[in-house]
Amino acid sequence: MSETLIECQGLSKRYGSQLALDNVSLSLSTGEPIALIGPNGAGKTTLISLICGFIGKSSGQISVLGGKPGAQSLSGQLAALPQDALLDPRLSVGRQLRFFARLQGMNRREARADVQRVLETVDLLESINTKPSDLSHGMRKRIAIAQALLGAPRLVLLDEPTAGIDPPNAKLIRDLIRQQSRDTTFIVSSHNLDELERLCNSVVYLEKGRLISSGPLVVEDNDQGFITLRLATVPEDEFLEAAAKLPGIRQASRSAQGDYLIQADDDMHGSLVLMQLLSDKGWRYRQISRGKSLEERLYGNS
Ligand SMILES: Nc1ncnc2c1ncn2[C@@H]1O[C@H](COP(=O)(O)OP(=O)(O)OP(=O)(O)O)[C@@H](O)[C@H]1O
Repeated sequence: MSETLIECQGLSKRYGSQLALDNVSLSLSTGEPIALIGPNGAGKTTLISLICGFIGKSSGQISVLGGKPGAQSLSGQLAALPQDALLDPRLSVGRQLRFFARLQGMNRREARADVQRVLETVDLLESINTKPSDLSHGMRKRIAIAQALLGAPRLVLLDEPTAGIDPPNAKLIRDLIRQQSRDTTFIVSSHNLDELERLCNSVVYLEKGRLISSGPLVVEDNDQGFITLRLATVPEDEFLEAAAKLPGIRQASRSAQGDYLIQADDDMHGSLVLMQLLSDKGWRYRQISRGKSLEERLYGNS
């Protein structure tokens, strides 16, 4: 059963004259991963730091799992992977993780077992005696995620978990988040909207410190009738002309993100006639989905 994870009322944070979070009120529940998005400087890292209790608020209210951020009662329940997680390059992975496990109050035996568990989870048990300086960037990131999973926290905040990571490692990290989501709620901040759309069920969108929207990431009512299509190399003009002539298709246009956005009387019927057109013409598609993409909803102008 889901329960309240984070509750903010009129939350603001100022750094000197800079208002980094401006009167944010939101309520998030435990469950599927939550996407935290917004342009550079929107206040994402500030919100994460406030949730973790790394910094104090300027005004308003915030509670995390029913407690005050940073409270002793939250110890072991919440973990964060900062944007630039740092591991000591000179100490072996196992030693560092055992140290963090001991800090959480585990005894030697528990720490050893838990380090083994989290390293198995991120598929890097073979690196237990390796120094971080001998690991790749992607592997170090996975070790940092292993660190965040120590003690099985109920909430894990991941700031840009796949930034600068190659596609196979990024996929491993996404799979890991999915697998762990049964027991842990993840809040994932990223600039990769495609990735967040595949991973998360709800989204918190900040802009210039203000909360613009917060809610489920499902097809919204005003998205009905829209189809998003990603094609392989197909002549753009020819496709747009042919699509606009199809029965039940009202409009076809190229979105700012390079996909096609098609408006149909009915999205099920519209998808079928589009698939038929692609098949008749021998045009290949990469992806077809109902509704607008997250990117189009946030930044598109249709
Ligand atoms: N320690 C600080 N001192 C002064 N200003 C800060 C500090 N940290 C953040 N800011 C400012 O607060 C605002 C929000 O920054 P924050 O790092 O929370 O944004 P962000 O959404 O995480 O951005 P990015 O996507 O670039 O990581 C920005 O204008 C930033 O310059």
